[in-house]
Amino acid sequence: MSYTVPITVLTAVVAAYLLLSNFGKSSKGSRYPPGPKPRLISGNAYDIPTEKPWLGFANWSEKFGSGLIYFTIFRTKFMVINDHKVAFDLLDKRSTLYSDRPKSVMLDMVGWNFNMILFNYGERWKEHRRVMHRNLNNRAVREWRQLQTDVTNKFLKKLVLNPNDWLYRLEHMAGSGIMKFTYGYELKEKDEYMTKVTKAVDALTTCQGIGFVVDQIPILRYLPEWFPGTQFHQFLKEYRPYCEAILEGPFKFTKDNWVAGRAANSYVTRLLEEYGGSKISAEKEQVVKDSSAVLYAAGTDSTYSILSSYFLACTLHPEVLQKARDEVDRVVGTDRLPNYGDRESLPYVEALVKELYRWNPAAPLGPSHQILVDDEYEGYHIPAGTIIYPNIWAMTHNEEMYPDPLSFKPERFLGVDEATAKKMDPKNFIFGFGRRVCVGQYFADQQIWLAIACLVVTFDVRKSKDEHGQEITPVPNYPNFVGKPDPFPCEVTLRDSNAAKLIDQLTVEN
Ligand code: HEM
Repeated sequence: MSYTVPITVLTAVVAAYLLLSNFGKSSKGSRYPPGPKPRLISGNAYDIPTEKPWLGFANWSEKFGSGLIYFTIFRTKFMVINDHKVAFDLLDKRSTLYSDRPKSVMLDMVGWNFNMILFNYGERWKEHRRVMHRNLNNRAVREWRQLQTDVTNKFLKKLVLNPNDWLYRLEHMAGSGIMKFTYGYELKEKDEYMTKVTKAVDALTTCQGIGFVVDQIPILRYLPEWFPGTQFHQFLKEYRPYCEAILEGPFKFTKDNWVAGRAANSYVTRLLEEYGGSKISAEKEQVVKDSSAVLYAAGTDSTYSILSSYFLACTLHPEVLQKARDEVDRVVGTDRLPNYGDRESLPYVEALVKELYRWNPAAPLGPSHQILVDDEYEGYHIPAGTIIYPNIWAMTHNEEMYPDPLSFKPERFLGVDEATAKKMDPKNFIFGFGRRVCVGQYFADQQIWLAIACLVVTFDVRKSKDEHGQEITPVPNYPNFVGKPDPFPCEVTLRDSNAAKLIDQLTVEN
């Protein structure tokens, strides 16, 4: 069903609200960053690129000659940051000012209010962030290497059975690692939890995307269901159960097992114990439950977005797969699969992973930040409350840093001095900025590297052929806010009998 509000009702309500709320107060001569000229009431609502907005926003930088673009939608102020230096100057160096998130009444009402990604910058967010960081920081994730190796081994074994199912297998592997880490829960085939998260995430993207009028005028939440323009009630009824289910279900599973003394070591059991075991307070238990429920949704799609780009890159650039394979064969040999201890000895595989991060970043238009107080930057006034989108895609396609940015070239990261390599590393941008930088980045990077290093030496990926025997060259298309490519044809097969043997010898728990 459509949840858009009848346009006449919406326009009348919004216009009245804007007029009554002193729309367009003078900024007393302040100079905002450049951007498209706003209309009187709607601001730039009709100028916003609707498809792949990161591309349109990047073009605005050329048009207006600035890495920082300012615009409004009705009375809400926005900025897009297309330039990495501006992103570091503001979101990193001034991160105490720029680490808030915009509030959404709808997201709270639909049940996403446990999700720290959406929390305001304050004590509750800090506590959630602290507990996540303790278990997911650069050093802590080393402890989960065996878990990620098991998940990768299982993935390879399943892929042998049905190589054409590679997309689902990637999703299942990414999700399995996070569920085992978070809850000690073994994700089943087509586990209903996966569907529930998909629905809950649909709710999240819908709320952030179409912008329900109740977010502009929160008091409308009290209108009865029969009132025109209140389809949001229907939306809430449809989606709230999914958000509740992903919060409650797996936590109950782990807690019950923990109470019975048979829970596997996990993020949840560690926190329950840290917080006093059976004497844990209700408040602390809520922190454990809420913070754990975020991880699968935050980490699965983004991880397998990068992994699915690997299959696309191999289909389009067989020479890249060959070079990576030659390197692993030479360094590791053909008697075993690569492991984490090999990472530093495999510079081409490292460059391949970096290029995947850069080519199609998993979050092309990073989640928005919000500034808490007025600020000045290079002569521009940035008003308190401005919602800021880091355009990660624009940063990883900066022509100066990455010449010919649309091409897939792992070589761009090789043969450069240490300082340049550090500056160019796409991990500087693709995981976001400042205090809100991705808390799962090391876990994700560890999983992605191992999966790719193993895939390189075990499976061929090549173009499919049509009914006339002609190769089909897929055209990359990444339409969504989490950058998974549109489905594309390719042929995935086991490399050879040695690869079959190596995979067969791998051990998996069950
Ligand atoms: C390739 C994989 C991933 C990418 C590209 C990615 C990217 C991002 C980005 C861009 C942000 C927003 C940062 C900002 O606001 O500036 C973010 C936040 C976050 N990510 Fe990731 N992420 C990935 C994997 C993961 C994984 C595996 C987990 C959990 C296990 C995770 C958990 C989170 C959380 C909890 C936040 C919210 C941080 C906060 O608001 O304080 N992410 N991620």
